[in-house]
Parts: sequence; C-alpha cells; structure tokens
Amino acid sequence: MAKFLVQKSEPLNGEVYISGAKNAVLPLMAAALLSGETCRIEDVPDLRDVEVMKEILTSLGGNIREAEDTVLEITCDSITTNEADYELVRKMRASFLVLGPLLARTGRAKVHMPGGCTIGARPIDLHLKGFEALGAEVIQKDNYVEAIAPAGGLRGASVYLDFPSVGATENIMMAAGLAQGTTYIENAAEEPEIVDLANFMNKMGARIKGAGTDTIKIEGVESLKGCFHTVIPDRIEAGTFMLAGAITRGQVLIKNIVFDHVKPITAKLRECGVTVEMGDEGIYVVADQRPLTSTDIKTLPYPGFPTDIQSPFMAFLTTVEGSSTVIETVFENRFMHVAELNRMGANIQTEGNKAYIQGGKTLEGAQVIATDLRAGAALVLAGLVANGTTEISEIYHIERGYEKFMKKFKALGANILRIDD
Ligand SMILES: CC(=O)N[C@H]1[C@@H](OP(=O)(O)OP(=O)(O)OC[C@H]2O[C@@H](n3ccc(=O)[nH]c3=O)[C@H](O)[C@@H]2O)O[C@H](CO)[C@@H](O)[C@@H]1O
Ligand SMILES: C=C(OP(=O)(O)O)C(=O)O
Repeated sequence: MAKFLVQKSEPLNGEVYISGAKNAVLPLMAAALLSGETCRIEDVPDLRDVEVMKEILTSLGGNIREAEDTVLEITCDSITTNEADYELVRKMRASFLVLGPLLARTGRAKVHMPGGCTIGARPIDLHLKGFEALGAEVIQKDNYVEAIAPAGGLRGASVYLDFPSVGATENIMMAAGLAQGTTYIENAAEEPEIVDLANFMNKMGARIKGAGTDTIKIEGVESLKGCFHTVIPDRIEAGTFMLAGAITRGQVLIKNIVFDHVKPITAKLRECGVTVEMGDEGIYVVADQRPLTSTDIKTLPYPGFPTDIQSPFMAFLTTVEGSSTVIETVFENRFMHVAELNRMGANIQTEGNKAYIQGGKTLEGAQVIATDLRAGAALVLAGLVANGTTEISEIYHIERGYEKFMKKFKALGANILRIDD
C-alpha cells in the first residue's frame, strides 16, 4: 500500500492552479445519462472517483471519449442495463447519483447501497422520499434499492427535504428533469455544485430555476440534448491549499478559484490573522507577517462553513496560540483525524460533536492513518510543520479527491514523498 512521507518543510511559497471540482463533476457525469446525445465536460480532474464514475457509466452502456487532457465526451445513446454493478458502486458514495437519471430515462433503476468515506451513517432516505413523491415505487432490499416509475412516467411534485442534502437535491433534480409537470424541491441544498448541475442541465434543455436558493423549481421536459460545459473550480481543494499556506506561515497564490465559494474559509482565516486578498490572478494567502490566533468553527450546509474543510482547518488550529472549538453538525462521525493529530502531539479533546483544541503545540512526526479523504489532507498539512517525518498510510483516500496532490504540494516547496510499501 502506498504511503506519503512528509518532512517538516519551509513556509510554502508560490502559486497553485485549482482543478475542476470532484463534487461537481461526479453529478454532471451522472446527468449525462439523461440524454442520448453527447455531453462534453471540460476541466475534468484526473481522480480515482472520476475513474469509478466512468466505469459505472460504461457498464450502463455509456460511451466515454477522452477528447483531450481534462475533457470528457459522454454519450449515453443506448443504455444497455439499468442496474449499477455492486463492485463499482461500493467504491464511492456519489455512485448513487446514477439512480435519479436512470429512473427518469428508462423508467426503472437498481443501484446497490453506496460506499465512500465512513464519516457517518449517510442514509439515503431523502433521495428515496423524493423519488416516491415523483410517483416511483421504491423497493429497498438486501443492500440494494430499486425504483420503478409509474406507467405514465414520473410526475412533478413538491418535495420537502428534512435536511438540505446535497446528494438528495441532485438526485431529485435529475429525476425531475424528465418528469411530467413541475417539481419543487424545498429546503434544497444551496451548494455551488448544485448550481453547476442546474446550469449543466439547463444547457441540456432542462427548465430549472432557483438553484443556489432553498427552493428549486424544475419544469419537466420530454427529452434532453447534449451540451458543452466547464466544471467549476474545486472550493475544497482551494481551501486545503489556503490552509497549507496558513499552517506553514507561507505565501500562496491560489489560481482558478471563485472567491464567493470560499467565503466562510476566508472569513475564518482572517479571524485568525491570516491575510486573504482577492487579486487579478486569484487569491493571495499570506501568513508570515504576524502571530496567528485561535477561532471557533461550526460546520453547516452552504453558505456555512464546509464540513469537508473541518479537518484541515483543525490541523491549522493546533498550531495557533489559544484555544478553539470546532462543532461538526453535518456528519456524526467526522472526528477520526483527532486521534491521529493527537498522536502527532496535538492537544484535542472531543465531547460528542464538539472538539476542543488547545493550540500552540509543536507537532512531532509520527506514523498516522488517513482515515478518510479530508482527514488525510489534514495529516499532510500537520506533517508539513511537524518535526521529523510523518508517515501517512491509506493515502488512497486522499487520491480519491485531490488531483496531482503531491506534484502541487512539491511545486510550493513541500517536502513530500510517495512510496510504495
Ligand atoms: C460527492 C459529494 O458531493 N460529496 C459531498 C456531499 O455528500 P452527500 O451528498 O453524501 O452529503 P449530504 O448533504 O447528502 O449529507 C449531509 C447530511 O445529511 C444526511 N442525509 C443525507 C441524505 C439522506 O438521504 N439522508 C440523510 O440523513 C447525511 O447522513 C449527512 O449527515 O455533501 C457533503 C456535505 O456538504 C460533503 O461533505 C461531501 O463531500
Ligand atoms: C466526503 C467527501 O466525499 P464523498 O461524499 O464522496 O464521500 C469529501 O469530498 O470530503
């Protein structure tokens, strides 16, 4: 199994170009199932999760052409099966997103329960509630879900989500795109990735309004066509590099970033004393000019502080003076990095969904485990400022979601090496 060896590094310095967003491109790829024509998607990151989604689409009869570097052309003119293979689906949570479009396009879909990071129970009840509201019969059995549209096809409906789930909003939006009549998703997720999916589907001929607010209106259409689309930049990758600059007290220019998408991260870094400025070329993060202080974080659905940046931010908070509190409200098991950071000399106590961080500690290199994708990124950040060597195992989690991870860090001066055990 591959590992990262991270050595204490000089303050990071230089510029980094942010890739297309993992959490945007995966639903876009699933949405290509809604049309028989070609969808051309640009700025597709080279990630393990994207590879899995390619395999899933291919297994369903889709045709994928890598037109150029970072460009995919997906054509789903003939869907040969409406059952997604368990071996593929179990590898990643987002694979469940093929259910909505498959159901809408073929009237029937069977998908195994998804896998992914073990950051919580991650039920799919809200997705299913949406499909049922659209008239589908939903059968949940032996670790799979089968959804069957009524004889006349899915019908528009009002769906209220008990929690603004990103995945449920996306899945229902895709299913409703080809339903008869109008669907309203209330208490919908407002994440930028939802807006990107709505923009993509509207280019395909869908009639979606309100994406980015808590009520999305989808007027179903009979069929959708192909389109061209460029994926939005990855705000979580951007946030990770902003924190890499901050934790090493460096100076980093983050290119290809939407300033609005990283507002909560910017606000919290500024509270700690980090300079974050928007310039012509991107966002400058400067952390070498004054002592940094603590702050408190509470994760929330967008536009609140993103849960996916909670662990990298916590790694940073271990290095600033004072005590900080982090409250995780989105996932119930997203503190697995705490034990690993404490193994490196951090002082973090947890109580339910709260973590109390006593900052200003000198971290020491240790053998640690990347328990999930963002926990892995947090350990790399900690390793950059820890004395000696930090050996991080199970890095396949990291490679699931960060494109050219090592190359980008090395270009900023990080001392990081990938070894095969
Ligand atoms: C591929 C992708 O885009 N992943 C992101 C997506 O995950 P994902 O779409 O899985 O996250 P959700 O927004 O659905 O989950 C948020 C919360 O809602 C709960 N829930 C969700 C669905 C449901 O049917 N029932 C239910 O109770 C979950 O258990 C969780 O506690 O949004 C998360 C929250 O911003 C991010 O951390 C993930 O990086
Ligand atoms: C939790 C994440 O991803 P996924 O939903 O794919 O598990 C993430 O990107 O941090």
